[in-house]
Amino acid sequence: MEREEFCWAYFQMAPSGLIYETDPWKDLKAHVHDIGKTHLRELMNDVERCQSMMTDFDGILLDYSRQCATLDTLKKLHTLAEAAHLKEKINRMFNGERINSTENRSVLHMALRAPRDAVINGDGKNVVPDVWKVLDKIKDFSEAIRSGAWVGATGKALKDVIAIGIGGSFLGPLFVHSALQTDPEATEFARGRQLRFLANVDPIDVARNIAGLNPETTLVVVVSKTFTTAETMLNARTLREWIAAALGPQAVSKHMIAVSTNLTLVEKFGIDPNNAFAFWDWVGGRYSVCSAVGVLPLSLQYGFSVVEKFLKGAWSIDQHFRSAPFEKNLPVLLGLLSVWNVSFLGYPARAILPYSQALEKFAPHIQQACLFTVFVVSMESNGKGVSIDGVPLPYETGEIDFGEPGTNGQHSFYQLIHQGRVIPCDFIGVVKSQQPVYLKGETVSNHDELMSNFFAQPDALAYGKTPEQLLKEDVPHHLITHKTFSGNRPSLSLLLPSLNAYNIGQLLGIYEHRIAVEGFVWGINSFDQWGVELGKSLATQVRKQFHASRKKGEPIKGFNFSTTTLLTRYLEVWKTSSFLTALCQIKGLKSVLPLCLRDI
Ligand SMILES: O=P(O)(O)OC[C@H]1O[C@H](O)[C@H](O)[C@@H](O)[C@@H]1O
Repeated sequence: MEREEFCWAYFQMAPSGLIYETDPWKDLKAHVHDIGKTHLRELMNDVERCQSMMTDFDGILLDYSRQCATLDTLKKLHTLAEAAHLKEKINRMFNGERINSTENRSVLHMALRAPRDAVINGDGKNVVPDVWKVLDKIKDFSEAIRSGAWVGATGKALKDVIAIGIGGSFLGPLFVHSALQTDPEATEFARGRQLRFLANVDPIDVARNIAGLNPETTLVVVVSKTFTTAETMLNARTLREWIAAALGPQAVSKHMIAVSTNLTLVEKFGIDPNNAFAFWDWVGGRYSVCSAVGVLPLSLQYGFSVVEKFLKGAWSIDQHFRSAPFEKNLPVLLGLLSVWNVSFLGYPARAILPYSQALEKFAPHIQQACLFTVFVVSMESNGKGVSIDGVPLPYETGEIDFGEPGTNGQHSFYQLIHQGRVIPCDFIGVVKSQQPVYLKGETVSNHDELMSNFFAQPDALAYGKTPEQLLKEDVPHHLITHKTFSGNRPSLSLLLPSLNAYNIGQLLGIYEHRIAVEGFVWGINSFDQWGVELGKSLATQVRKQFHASRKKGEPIKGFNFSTTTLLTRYLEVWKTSSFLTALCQIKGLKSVLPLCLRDI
């Protein structure tokens, strides 16, 4: 059944209770027409409006004056927030109620960064002491590894870490790691150490991760909330084999540790339970970077003191989100504007454009799309087709998130943003570079050069360039339409004072809560992810077929014509490559690709 038919059939049966039936929603729908009559060029001339569309928290400046919105729009959005019971929903989240109703879980990732003396209840129990028990354990353990008090099986210090995990057990820690990599304080603490991430089940990712590493000096951290994720577990078995083959099976306990909510499976895998770091089912995978998922690998690399600052930054936003009035509340404003752009103006995508190479993995974390097709924080949270009560939605939720650091993106997809489709953009800039360079004889510093673009792009999008302007510049007639920029393209700018561990934590908190705000207004459950299950179960069927065909020569059965044809081709080619592999082994290539060849 088509989605529209499904919705129609449903609404014949019962009133939906959805936000779109409320007056504030209808009011905003009607208001779209008024906004259509204005252009950002005019809106930007209204200084009072622009002043009201800026807000500051803890050194972070949010300027949303380049949204296609007036002060009236904002008022209407705040009324919508009331109709959606946004305040109550935020309170319910902080109070530890089981707002993730389809999984019967609380949503308390804020407790992961709470100070020791905070009280945050989940099921009537303060969860903060448990959080700090694990944090203290991470602190001790990471210090033991970093100081060389804990050594590997052959007595050598463990200076390299491979963190195995996927989705939420990978992208958050990767984002923070890449943001800290060039922070002067963090760099100092990371001297002589390496942190790598193994996520994809593609054996190429294994080969890349172990390249140049010695098992004797490597610690492997298996990160998996469930400890059942197929990719992670196969990669964990592969690296267990890598360690055992080099150092003997008894070395595994010295070289492998784990982060999980499922400590029974950790032990079954052969990891010493004393070397397992727990977290809890009230932490969603994509919201888990502040748990041992991120804190352990990052503390091993940068030391606990640096990671603690990151946690403090995220906590500062938690406090702000919970207590600041909505008119000055960064995540609330960002969330409401996203709802405006998606549900009313009809812009389905959002570009996240940090003008800092250190934030290169920020967009992938928020979209969680980079190498894989799972878009975790935003797209896994808000890409839903039904309300939290299971009512089919007659409106779209979630955004198609993507992004690249500026200025790189300017030389690739910005063309489409300027003259093609309208894509609301988040420009993220930093006042003070992590790595300032000012060359003698240059007009500006390298960071100023970068930031000139950060300040210019939002205006280019908002104002555009008219045919009249082009004619005045003597542009040939046949190029006028090509060189015209319609403008009126919304963006917002977030300016951070610097990019240290604390600010990185703040940035994370802002985006995490913004996504929750959107979900709360749309009336969906942003904390479950049933949509990832179907593909996984179909892959199980394919895996079984591979086993049956390869080991027992069984024919392909149970698939449609298309998949059968593809599988047939794949299995035929595989037979040939097995032969080539054998040839390589004879010729001594085994030493180059030891794992891949053994596995084949
Ligand atoms: O941490 P794990 O249990 O291994 O799960 C890893 C990932 O698996 C799935 O793809 C989920 O949709 C993600 O939210 C999760 O982060």
